[in-house]
Amino acid sequence: MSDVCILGPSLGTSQAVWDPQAAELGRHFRVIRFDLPGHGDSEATPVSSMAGLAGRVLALADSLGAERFHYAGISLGGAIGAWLAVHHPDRIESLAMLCSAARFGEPEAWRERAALVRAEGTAPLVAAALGRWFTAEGARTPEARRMAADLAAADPEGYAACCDALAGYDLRADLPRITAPTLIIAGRDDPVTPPAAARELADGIPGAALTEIARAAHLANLERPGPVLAALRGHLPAPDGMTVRRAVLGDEHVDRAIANTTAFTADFQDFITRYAWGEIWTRPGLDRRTRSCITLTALVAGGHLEELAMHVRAALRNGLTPDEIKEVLLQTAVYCGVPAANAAFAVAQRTLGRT
Ligand SMILES: O=C(O)CC1=CCC(=O)O1
Repeated sequence: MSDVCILGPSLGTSQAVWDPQAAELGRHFRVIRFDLPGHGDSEATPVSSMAGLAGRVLALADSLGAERFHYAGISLGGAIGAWLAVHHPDRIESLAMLCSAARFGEPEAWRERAALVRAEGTAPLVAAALGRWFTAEGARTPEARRMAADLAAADPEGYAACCDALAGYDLRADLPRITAPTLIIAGRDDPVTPPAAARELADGIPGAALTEIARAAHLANLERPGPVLAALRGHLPAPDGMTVRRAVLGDEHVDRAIANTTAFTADFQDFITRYAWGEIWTRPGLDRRTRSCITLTALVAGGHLEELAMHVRAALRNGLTPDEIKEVLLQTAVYCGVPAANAAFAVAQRTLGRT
């Protein structure tokens, strides 16, 4: 089973804040997102301490059977992760804190915000929040409109309780206790948790890495999805070749290949696992469906019919339908020649007939 990676949102947003990264991370991890109490789809039961918010994450991990998990969180979501890394180091495999801090300004400001929201709801916060969350350019995007809608829809008591949790949060003295491999990401134009707050985290957490994202405010992962995803990918463990080989070719095939390995072929088996599967099939730049289309075409071009049968099965596993495989082979008839495609159709037909 894949490693679990839990993604925590920021105050006033919902789990949709992770939309730009979740699917890509989901290719290698079992990605689980959650909503803060009273936000998004979550029940409105208010939780007013960081320990309480962190307890919900642990309960979620328990429900998934995840003894240990990777955790990445934005702002308040990041603070929940840091709190867990301090108080439950045995549960946190790795930690990423995006646009977050060891302390979020003066507690009094959070108590005032909580009181305002309890009296008038979250609507009065929306305009100012967009100015903190996005650069002027970013505030005009559909993502900004989506986040504004999430904030306006948040339950006032749930939101206010999160403000109380922020008022009581100060992890500065505890940062050296964090042992999980940690990545800190800062938006260079973030007025809420500016790069200085990120440096305080990175200086305090042993071995932490720090990445600053240019042209991004507080919701840096929405404004600059690519650089944030790249930073997260560099931080999270890459899947090893054997894991990908098994995912694409299936356990039965790989177990047979391993069982048939001899002293003569062992180095070659090791080479393809590390090189083809560990170096190329794991690359993020193309999805596995596309890689299957390319591989089928290359095998037809080279006349590698035995390998083609294996990759027809792999293509199905990677999500291609028989009709799509047919389309790939039709296209090879144009570029590789009709006789090559003819032989490939015969192999594919036999293979598909057996699956
Ligand atoms: O509310 C804001 O604008 C920024 C913020 C602080 C903590 C959090 O999660 O978001």
